[in-house]
Amino acid sequence: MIKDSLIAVEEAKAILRQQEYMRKTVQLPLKEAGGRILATSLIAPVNIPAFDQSSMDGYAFAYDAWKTGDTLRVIGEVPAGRKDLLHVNNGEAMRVFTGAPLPDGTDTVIMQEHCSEENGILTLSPKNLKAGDNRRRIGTDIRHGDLALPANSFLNDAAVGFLAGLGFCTVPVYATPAVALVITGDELQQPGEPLDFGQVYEASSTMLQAALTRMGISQIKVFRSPDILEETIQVLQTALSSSDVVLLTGGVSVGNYDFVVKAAEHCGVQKLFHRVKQRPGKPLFAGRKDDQPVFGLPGNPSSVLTCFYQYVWPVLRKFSGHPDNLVTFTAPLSTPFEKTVPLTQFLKAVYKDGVVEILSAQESYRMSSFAVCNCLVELKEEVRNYNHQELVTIHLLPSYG
Ligand SMILES: Nc1nc2c(c(=O)[nH]1)N[C@H]1C(S)=C(S)[C@@H](COP(=O)(O)OP(=O)(O)OC[C@H]3O[C@@H](n4cnc5c(N)ncnc54)[C@H](O)[C@@H]3O)O[C@H]1N2
Ligand code: MOO
Repeated sequence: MIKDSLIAVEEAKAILRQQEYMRKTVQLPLKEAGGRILATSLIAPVNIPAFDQSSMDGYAFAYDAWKTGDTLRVIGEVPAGRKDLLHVNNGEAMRVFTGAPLPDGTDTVIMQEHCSEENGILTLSPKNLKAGDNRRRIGTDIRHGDLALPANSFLNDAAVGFLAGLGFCTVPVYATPAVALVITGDELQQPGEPLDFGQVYEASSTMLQAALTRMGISQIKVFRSPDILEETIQVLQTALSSSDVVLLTGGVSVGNYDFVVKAAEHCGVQKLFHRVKQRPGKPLFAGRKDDQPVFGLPGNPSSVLTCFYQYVWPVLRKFSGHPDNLVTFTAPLSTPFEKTVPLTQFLKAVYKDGVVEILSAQESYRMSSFAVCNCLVELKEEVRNYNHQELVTIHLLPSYG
């Protein structure tokens, strides 16, 4: 019998949070950088706006030189994109369009709806017009040399637009890690092949590739190993030498054919923890070799994915510069729930209209409930009974967060 050395979920998560890893950076074309984290601060290389410009279609003139009742002589027009700076004298106006450079000698634009032009003479009927109205001044959004975005900014769609507006073509972002999957199990058959008695279709590599791809991770290698220690060691060595992060599936429990922990030890992976007080995913293994996180995900596909979301996802996000976990909050239960084990339970559930419903089919060999859930409910190790409408912690799955 082995010593029962299970650790609590929070302890396991705290150990992982303490781990620091060297993060690589990469210069990406700006159009591919959405959703990434900026690796260094960016300084504005130009003013935005780059010149005083009109924010309306109308007429530009010098406000202080004009009195109510005066007409102005229209001397020409400036569309957006005109490259020469024209001059306007007092008593004159220039037809201008949105985004056009304001001519020298003007400071105000009257909207065309509030004036009329006939034979080059402009009659103004301003509505609360003040000096400087409808003018966008140079550098009022950001000045040349100012901080455009600090390091570690999340590049949302607007940030990409902001940087494009400043003229950036490429940006430095944290690289997403290269991930190696090591799929263990003699019983596994590839989908598309006939299934013999005793075999199961290998589901976890496809599932993890989908999850990793959704995270923007594109360097994914899949290795396979039979349940033989020497081969597991060999495959793990290859996986370690060709990736930043290694995820093994299966073979992490205590059976005679579970070699993942031994193989990890043999390959110099330092154990962070093995076995967590949770269901599913109790036999979870986490370790690191130098700067490489290594996870042994318990083989049942539902355990694989639960452990991936709870433990691997935050580590991968941290690698890519993201500080966050899954979106987590509390919601009332739609029905009472009785726990059967003194473990933290992660249960497939649907959160809708402010209420969370725990689904049936929770056993870790069953994927049918996982396939239709949008969150995992986390029930506490020490609590046995949950009442109707009792608040429980829910973790929204990444696609819903
Ligand atoms: N005596 C004990 N037995 C088990 C314990 C325990 O504490 N004591 N824990 C159980 C729990 S909980 C889990 S979870 C499993 C995890 O074991 P392994 O990581 O060694 O996983 P396997 O035995 O290799 O596989 C478990 C199950 O999942 C199927 N599987 C594995 N890989 C895939 C895949 N890529 N695609 C589809 N299905 C897969 C496999 O056929 C098994 O049915 O251990 C329990 N046992
Ligand atoms: O926890 Mo295991 O992951 O029940 O099947």
